Amino acid sequence: MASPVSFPFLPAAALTAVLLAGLYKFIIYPALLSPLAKIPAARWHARFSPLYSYYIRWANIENRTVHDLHRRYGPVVRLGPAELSINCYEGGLKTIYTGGFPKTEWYHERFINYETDNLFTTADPKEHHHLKRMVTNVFSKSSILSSSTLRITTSAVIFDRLFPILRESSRSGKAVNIHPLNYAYAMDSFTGFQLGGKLGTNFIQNTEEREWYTHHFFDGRPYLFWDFEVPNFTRWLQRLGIRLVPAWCAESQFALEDWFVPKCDRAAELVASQDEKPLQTSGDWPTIFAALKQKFEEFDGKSKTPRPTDESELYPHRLEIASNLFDHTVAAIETSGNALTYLHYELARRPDVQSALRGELLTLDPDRKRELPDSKALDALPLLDAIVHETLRRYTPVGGPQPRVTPRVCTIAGYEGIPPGVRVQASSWTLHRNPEVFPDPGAWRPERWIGATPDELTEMRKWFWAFGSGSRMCIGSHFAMLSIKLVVAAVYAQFQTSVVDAEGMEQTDGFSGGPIGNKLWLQFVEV
Ligand code: HEM
Repeated sequence: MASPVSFPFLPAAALTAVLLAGLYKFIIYPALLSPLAKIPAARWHARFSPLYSYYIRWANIENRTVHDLHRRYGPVVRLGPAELSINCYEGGLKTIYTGGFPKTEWYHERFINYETDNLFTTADPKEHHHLKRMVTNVFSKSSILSSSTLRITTSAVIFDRLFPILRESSRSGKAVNIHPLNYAYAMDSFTGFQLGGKLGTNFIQNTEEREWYTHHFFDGRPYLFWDFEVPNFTRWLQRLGIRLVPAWCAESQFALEDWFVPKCDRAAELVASQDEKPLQTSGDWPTIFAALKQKFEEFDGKSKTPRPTDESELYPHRLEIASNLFDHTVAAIETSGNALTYLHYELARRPDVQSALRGELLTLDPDRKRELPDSKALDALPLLDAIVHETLRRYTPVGGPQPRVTPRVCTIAGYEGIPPGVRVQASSWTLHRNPEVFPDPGAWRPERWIGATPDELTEMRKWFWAFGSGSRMCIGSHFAMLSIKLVVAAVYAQFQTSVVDAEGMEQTDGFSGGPIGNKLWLQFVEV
């Protein structure tokens, strides 16, 4: 019988081959041979390890750090083995965002509601296009500027709810913490338009509900990194019994979802039971809800495949509508709220700009005590427009990176052969601090938008990125601009402001950012 042949060296050879392959794939290729290897790296180890980019996100220093990196290394920086940050228009913003590169999974992880995707979270370009077509019209500039519901509800929010508080400050000489009121205004004015005056929130007067909401909305922020940047790792640890994120974070999200969906259900009843005209006249027409519901119905009507009926649904697409509408409120409250706080902060320190603005507002000549100016005329005021633009530039509410993924081999900022699957991102935090476009970028100077030459203005508009750009640009930008302008016009036509306590106005890092002190105390004096 032949004795079995043994190859004692085989396991060692296999192990060596695996190690060499691993060395090549995970170190040599990404660090030296990949098309990304020529791009300046944030740290030497960022060429083959994602730990550096995780670290700056975990430590909440990403916006500032990436800004410093661009100042040091130029328009493109490698943050990880397959991750680039860009800070240029040609080959950067234009290629990635105007070019429609898809969003990363991060949006789905962080902004999904009711376990149902919405306009913000949908990555698939076709699905996104379909959803966007449903709301483009209702959020267009002409619809926003001519909406009677918007005027009626915003007018009630400003004159009936906010003004009594400001008048009391003027009468008593007591300061007002305007920051939570700005969140409240942003929410009330948006939900008034979205769901109509009757169903919209009243956070300005109902402090208990407002505080309940902000507690559930903000208190989980310190844990965002684990759930949304490293979700698989976090879930894996949880299966082993190690919880990095307390259970109440998920419960807060569910509580907010449960709070919101009955509002949609009531809007559905209203739309089904009453004519549009009288509700439009009273300001109670749920404008966004009705538009989205109607579009879903129209598309269902045209679809060749009948939609499966779900008995548990009170009306078709209930959770898709709720997911989108709830996401709109999330998008509205913090962004516009923070922008308003910084705008008040700067105006309160600049009496000269305040009086110039008041002079401009008086040219509109409405009955300033009870009536909002005409939206189109207001929108055309140059100083007011400059003040809002400069605030959104200097204190960009969404300053964090907007990650996308390369869909094919492409050229980024002059670097050719960038393969598909690379995370590429830009951030308004850095774009808005380009000194060649915005000289002395740290200064709040509305004049820069008025005194600029046409060429300078074109360049500034190219780099102004508060609402993003391309097909995933903010759908609510026209609403946000008008809503901010309406309240600023009403307030500064009637009140003078000065700072009482502005400690901690520095902006927090992260995707969206407000004052670290979470407050701004102002004195209001009626003029
Ligand atoms: C000053 C106020 C606002 C600012 C600065 C702002 C900023 C932005 C930015 C930068 C994006 C792009 C984000 C990304 O791609 O990562 C965005 C998207 C979006 N915003 Fe806003 N936003 C504001 C107000 C609003 C309002 C009032 C709404 C209400 C409808 C809204 C709804 C959305 C939606 C749905 C998207 C996703 C669009 C898409 O992916 O197609 N935003 N916003």
